[in-house]
Amino acid sequence: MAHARAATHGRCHRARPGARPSRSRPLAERRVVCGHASAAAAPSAVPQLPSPFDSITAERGFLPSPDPRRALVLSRHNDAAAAWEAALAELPKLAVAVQSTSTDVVSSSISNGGSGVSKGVLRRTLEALPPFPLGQLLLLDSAGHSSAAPAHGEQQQQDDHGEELWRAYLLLSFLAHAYMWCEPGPPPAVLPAVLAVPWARVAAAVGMPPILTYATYNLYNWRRLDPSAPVRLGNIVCLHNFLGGPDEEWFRLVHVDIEARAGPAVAGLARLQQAAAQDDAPSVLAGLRGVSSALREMQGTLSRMGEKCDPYIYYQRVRTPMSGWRNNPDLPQGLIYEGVSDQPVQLYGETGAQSSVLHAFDAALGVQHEQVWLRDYLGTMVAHMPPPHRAFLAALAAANSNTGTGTGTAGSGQPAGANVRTYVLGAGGGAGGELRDAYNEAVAEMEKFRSQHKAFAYNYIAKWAKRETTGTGGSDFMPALAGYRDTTQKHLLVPP
Ligand code: HEM
Repeated sequence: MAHARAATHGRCHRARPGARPSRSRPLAERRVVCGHASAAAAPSAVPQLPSPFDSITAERGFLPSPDPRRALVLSRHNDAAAAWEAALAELPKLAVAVQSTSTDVVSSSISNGGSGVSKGVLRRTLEALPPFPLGQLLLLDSAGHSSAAPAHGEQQQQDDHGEELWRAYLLLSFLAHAYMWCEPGPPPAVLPAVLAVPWARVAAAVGMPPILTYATYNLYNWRRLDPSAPVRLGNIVCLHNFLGGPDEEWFRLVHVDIEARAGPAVAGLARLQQAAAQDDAPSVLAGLRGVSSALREMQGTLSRMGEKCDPYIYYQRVRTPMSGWRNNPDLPQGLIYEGVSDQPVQLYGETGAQSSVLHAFDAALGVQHEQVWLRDYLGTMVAHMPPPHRAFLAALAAANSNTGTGTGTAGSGQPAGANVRTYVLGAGGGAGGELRDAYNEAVAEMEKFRSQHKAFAYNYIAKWAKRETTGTGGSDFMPALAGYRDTTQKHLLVPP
């Protein structure tokens, strides 16, 4: 029975001085205390490193804390790191330059055998970058093994290191995807070692796949104009763009705002499950109403997508750099990461399906997608989420199998949670009707969000596609999105 500590009032923290691990304590023993997630519930491959995603709070939901790092600290005194940061800052300019003149394009000699793959100023600039300063970033020991942690294990330094690694992961993800998708023509079948090797190493260090993810595209890619004001549209801008312009910027910021608005409900999910275990009907009601209210706000923000993100611009320009190399007809075999593996690797591209919010609501409301391909796709998306978010979802799912009351994960001291849907179904008379109404309202709001979202997917993608197309996340998206919506709707409880 996996369960852990819960945040009852919004903010929750990774254990800090007083509760923090001692200097000598191995990293593998560290516990993530966010929402009610325990790192112990995370997939076994997840490294136990400090991460800016360790805290899941009412103010921010799954957004990082502190605000995303804007540049590698290493770049202040390391010329190679500074060159990589400069290339990232220059991306939109390079991407425009490459398309401005056909004489800039050399249609040969790229690593996949020169099959019409262009090599303009963008690809040439990235290939000419100095070796990425992996050694300094990962702190290789004398045997060449990465400790992926500072030599002295003070908490602050470890936190800094987690942020530095995530910044490096974002930087490499943007540059690699620009290399792949921001020149005209077909993409190369091989990603050169100068990008592939550091990307694979840094991704492994943060427990993520070497591909652009929702976490780097959205969650770790914003700053506040007024640092004292909340994370909201009007007060946030992106740190980085591929091509730039309001459409790309706004598309991403809408996601960030939605994540923040989901925060109060997300941070209350552990408490909701505990209340079900304790037969605490008023708290179950409050938790369910919190989910409805967050979903209404999320719909409000989603409805603003068209204000600055035009469907045609999105289809033509914004979506391409998010693409991956799994179920993508442009790269049917996948991609070879030169210097990492001789075999092509297949990975899905960036997509909102990698946001943990709807996964968490599904888990807490007991919404199960019975169709295997739909369930499998969302399951695959979990591996593209930051490790603490995976742990959070695993803890929610584990609580669904609990029966009765008890305590959570050994040593957590927190009460166990239980399946909210089962509780509402069994509540019978008394609070039963009110609970059922509140549950149904939450399910109905989720169905509305999925319905509204499906309409966006049609208007922004399907409507323009001349041939059958997949989402940037590689799914056969129109039937998939209809399936998620319909399954949600089927979970409405019928009055006795
Ligand atoms: C113009 C706006 C949007 C478009 C065109 C769009 C497109 C898509 C597509 C095509 C998929 C299927 C997976 C794939 O990529 O292959 C998908 C899935 C998904 N997207 Fe979006 N999306 C948009 C905005 C958003 C926003 C703002 C969110 C909020 C977080 C979001 C959350 C999701 C979720 C949760 C899924 C998984 C399906 C589900 O659970 O219902 N999307 N999206």
